Amino acid sequence: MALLEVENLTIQFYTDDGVVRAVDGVSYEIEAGETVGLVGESGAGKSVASRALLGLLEDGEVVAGEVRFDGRNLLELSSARLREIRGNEIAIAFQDADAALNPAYTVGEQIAEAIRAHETVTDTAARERSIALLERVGIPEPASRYTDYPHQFSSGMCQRAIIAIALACDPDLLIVDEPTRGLDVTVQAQLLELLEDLSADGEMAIQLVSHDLGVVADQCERVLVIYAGKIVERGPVEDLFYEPKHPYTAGLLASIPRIGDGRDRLASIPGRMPTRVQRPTGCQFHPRCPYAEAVCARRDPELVDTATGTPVDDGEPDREGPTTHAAACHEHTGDLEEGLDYEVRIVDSTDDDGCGESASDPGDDSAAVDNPSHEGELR
Ligand SMILES: Nc1ncnc2c1ncn2[C@@H]1O[C@H](COP(=O)(O)OP(=O)(O)OP(=O)(O)O)[C@@H](O)[C@H]1O
Repeated sequence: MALLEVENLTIQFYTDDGVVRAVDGVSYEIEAGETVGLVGESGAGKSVASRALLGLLEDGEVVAGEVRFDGRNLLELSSARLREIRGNEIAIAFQDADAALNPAYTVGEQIAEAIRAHETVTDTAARERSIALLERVGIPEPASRYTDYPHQFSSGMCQRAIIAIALACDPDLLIVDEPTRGLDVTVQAQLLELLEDLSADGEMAIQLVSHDLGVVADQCERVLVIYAGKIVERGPVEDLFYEPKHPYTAGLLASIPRIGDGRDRLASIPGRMPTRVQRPTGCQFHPRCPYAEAVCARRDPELVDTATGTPVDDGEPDREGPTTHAAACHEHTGDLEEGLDYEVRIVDSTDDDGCGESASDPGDDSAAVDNPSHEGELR
């Protein structure tokens, strides 16, 4: 049994414009100590799905599905019981420092408070542990920083403090939502190093939510790519990175900034994600997909094992095993006549002439995953 098993999670919002299906039958699992990434453009449903695990949806409703954590269905627990689990066993570090940190209290007090909320400890012990946590997340001079207020922290230090609060009760699963958003490149790199350290000891599972496949590829063992509320591709990070099987994933790869190219983003996927009220027929990605054929507008493709074309997701979290490389594209059931015709070149960041290697020949460039620099082309 995996630590976290999400099965057919379906979440709706009821708006003046109609029903918005923000998360649509999402299933996945996370083993103890594993780091799994959820990636997709803004609005894909990553945050809503993550919040729902902990009963933190403000307006939305879970209309179907189960979330089993350590064997218990979280969606059936009372809010008091969920509060106990939140912070003790599962912690979430939100992207928004302004919302996550209270400006009226010192950073140290906020960490100590998180410790005290779940454990009876003396003030001295809470203080000592808070200082140790500040040190663990890489805050210099943690003892003197303990009495700083959030406004005295830089944005990168605020992100670290948020993670320290989340770590306060030694959770089994840490959900980190967009940890690098709004941070400059150097601070991003430092924060990613921190996450890598946290996952390296293998004791805590991490669900890392990001719009940036580069961030996720760097940190995670497995990746789930979400588009319009559905998982469109999933598998081990190297498989997705070197051989994306869904055109959307290939497009996300093309959006990863190249080190040293002086631009924030390469040309990304044209068009926008559909609004959830007016959904296209068939594959949700087909209006933006350069390879779409008639079948794509007619039928929504299932998530299938890309090697065999057999469905992997029939409501169970993972019938075929969580490491199966699966994608929801008609290509993999032989229904696409023209097929997919893209190439993803993996460019070594030290490779000045820009000559990359073909996706089909990852060779020995596993270092590229540690230090990703990609050039994806949708042709
Ligand atoms: N309060 C709400 N009312 C109505 N719809 C909502 C609400 N919150 C979220 N949604 C819908 O849920 C979808 C998914 O939102 P979510 O925040 O999970 O996306 P995301 O992938 O995490 O993107 P981001 O990185 O921008 O947070 C949105 O596109 C929106 O349609």
